[in-house]
Amino acid sequence: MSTAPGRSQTRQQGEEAPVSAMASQPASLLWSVYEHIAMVLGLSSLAVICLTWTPLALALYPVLPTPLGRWLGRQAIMRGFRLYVTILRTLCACRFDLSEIDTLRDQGPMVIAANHPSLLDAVLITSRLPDAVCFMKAELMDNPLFGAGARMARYVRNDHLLSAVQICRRELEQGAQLVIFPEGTRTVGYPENPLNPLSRSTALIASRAGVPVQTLIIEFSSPYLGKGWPLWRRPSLPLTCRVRLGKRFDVPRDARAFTAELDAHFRSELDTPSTAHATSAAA
Ligand SMILES: CCCCCCCCCCCCCCCC(=O)OC[C@@H](O)COP(=O)(O)O
Repeated sequence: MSTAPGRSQTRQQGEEAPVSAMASQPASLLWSVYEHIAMVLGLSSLAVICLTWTPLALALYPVLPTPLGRWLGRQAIMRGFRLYVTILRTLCACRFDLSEIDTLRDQGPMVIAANHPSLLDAVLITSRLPDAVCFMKAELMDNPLFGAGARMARYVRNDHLLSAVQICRRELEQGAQLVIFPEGTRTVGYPENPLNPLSRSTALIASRAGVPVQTLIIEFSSPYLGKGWPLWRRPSLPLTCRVRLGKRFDVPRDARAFTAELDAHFRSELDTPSTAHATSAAA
């Protein structure tokens, strides 16, 4: 494997494939220019979509009755993020296999627990589910791009666990599907490290609401927008991601035992990479 001058032989954790690997992709310089353009296009289209909805959400939130506001807020996020995913697919050489998420749509209230390799995770999942409520980082709720839309959709902040458990229970009782990332933050060192330690919030919420936990296994071909990935750093394209159904656990009885089982399940699934991962290894 020949490498460009100044690039080390071994690939550091999270580092992109050496320039030479891109030689297999269409003319490498043109391709890396395209990767930059695609990145700017992708991030700016997300910003435009969120900034278009934010003033509307700010205006509607205080006036609409809660059930209508909640429904509209979640529809807007599903459709807004679906548009974003379509832009990534058509203009930014991204390949997403999200078809298995669709099978959950009419299956009623449940906790949907996924591993968290990238900032794109919640966007991909909520782009397929009409009644999804995210258990989200409080800081993100205070972010001008996301805050108004998240409040309108009655997303739940993660900074007060006791009240959050009650709010999640109420949303689940009304038929919602709660999306949660048991790692609490993006996976450090993905893909070499497949999973961070898990918090017990998933077990607490599911047991209190009396609902099952459906796991989702998310795999990316590169750690794009992963932990520590600079926002303006170009991705290695094509970017492939597959989200597949993992095990569905019954209502947790013991938070500690359940969390250990959940951890073991994610690790066994992530240690047997599916195609999405395989393609990157071959590249
Ligand atoms: C119509 C368009 C949509 C309008 C905007 C709606 C905003 C919805 C916000 C959805 C974000 C849900 C995120 C849930 C999970 C979460 O909170 O993840 C945090 C991590 O990722 C980042 O944390 P970290 O890795 O610790 O930096």
